[in-house]
Amino acid sequence: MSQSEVLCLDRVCKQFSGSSLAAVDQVSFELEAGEILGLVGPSGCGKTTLLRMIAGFESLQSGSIQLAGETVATAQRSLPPETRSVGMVFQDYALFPHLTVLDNVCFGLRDRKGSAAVARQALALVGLEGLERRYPHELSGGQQQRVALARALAPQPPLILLDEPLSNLDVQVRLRLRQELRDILRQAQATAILVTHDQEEALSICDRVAVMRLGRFEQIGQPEELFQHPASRFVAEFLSQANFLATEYQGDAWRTVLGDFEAPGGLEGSRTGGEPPVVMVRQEDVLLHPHPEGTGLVRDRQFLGRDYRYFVQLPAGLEIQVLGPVSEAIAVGTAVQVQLRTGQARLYPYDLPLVLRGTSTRNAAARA
Ligand SMILES: Nc1ncnc2c1ncn2[C@@H]1O[C@H](COP(=O)(O)OP(=O)(O)OP(=O)(O)O)[C@@H](O)[C@H]1O
Repeated sequence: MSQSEVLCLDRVCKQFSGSSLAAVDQVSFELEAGEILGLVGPSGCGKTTLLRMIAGFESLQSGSIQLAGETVATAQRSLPPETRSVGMVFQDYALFPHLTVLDNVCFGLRDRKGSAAVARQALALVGLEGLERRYPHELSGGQQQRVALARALAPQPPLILLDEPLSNLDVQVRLRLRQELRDILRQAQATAILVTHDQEEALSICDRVAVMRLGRFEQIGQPEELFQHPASRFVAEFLSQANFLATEYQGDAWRTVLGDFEAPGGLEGSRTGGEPPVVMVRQEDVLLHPHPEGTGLVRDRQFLGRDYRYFVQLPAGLEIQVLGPVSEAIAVGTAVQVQLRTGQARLYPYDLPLVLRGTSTRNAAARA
């Protein structure tokens, strides 16, 4: 563990009794001081279990956890949560209803000298000056979550664990608090792990994001890296809700309902493997052109504020989702030609970038 590392997990495993699958399976990663790691993945993939193991609420079957240079958990030995100096923020805030805001924050400081002054500082950091004497029921959801954050930050623990901290808030408060949360953690120079079911939240406020699947880390990396180079179809699908097109290898190109693609640098080695490859096309990389002879049909559309999400039926029963600007609205029932922006498709499971053959794919769907 290097000096700047706050947390180090080495092949950590957890299998609950009575379960045939590991809830957390061989997870290893390190966290540098000041880093915010996002943990995302489908329900049941092991996010909360992993967080609880780091906090000390769950035991390990194998592997080890080091926190601030000290081994806090192995299969044989585990330090109790109260000795681990980890701050926790939960989805339901978990404030004491009979204590004032100030006393809630002081609680985490456990009679430390000058605790009221430290608590006031933490409350100022989260923008709650003046509300110290209120009780939790006299605060909005967003304010209560800030109190919970102040309580976790006040003792300045080496690590803060946040389990879905914004998910109980309505969408507007959540969006505002999302950026505030990042600012507050940065200002406090906190090292944090944020569990969220909201991919956008993780990508927008975390320095690195880990995508979990069946107890394992499918990929961990910077948000841009994950989005631009998802290591698997699962990661691509989970983070960007992209379209996946079936392929047929013909001659020297991958044929799809939206056109023929080739992999720059050649296709050698990419044609083997069990699973038939699919081409990933993002919703924002498809253009729709209303045209009476278009082979696509707009079946439905969702209003998303700045964009519409179109559900476009293509020949051969395929339906794709496409994002288009509200300023160029296309009515449901319109026939459309479908065109891809060039250079944006990828082939999975090989994670190869693809280029589109020819100059236009407008009529490519007609072939199918
Ligand atoms: N105390 C427990 N006893 C037995 N199985 C458990 C226990 N806690 C969790 N599990 C199982 O472990 C797996 C991982 O659960 P976990 O709560 O960590 O997932 P999660 O990714 O946090 O899910 P969600 O997003 O729904 O909160 C699941 O299959 C779950 O049913």
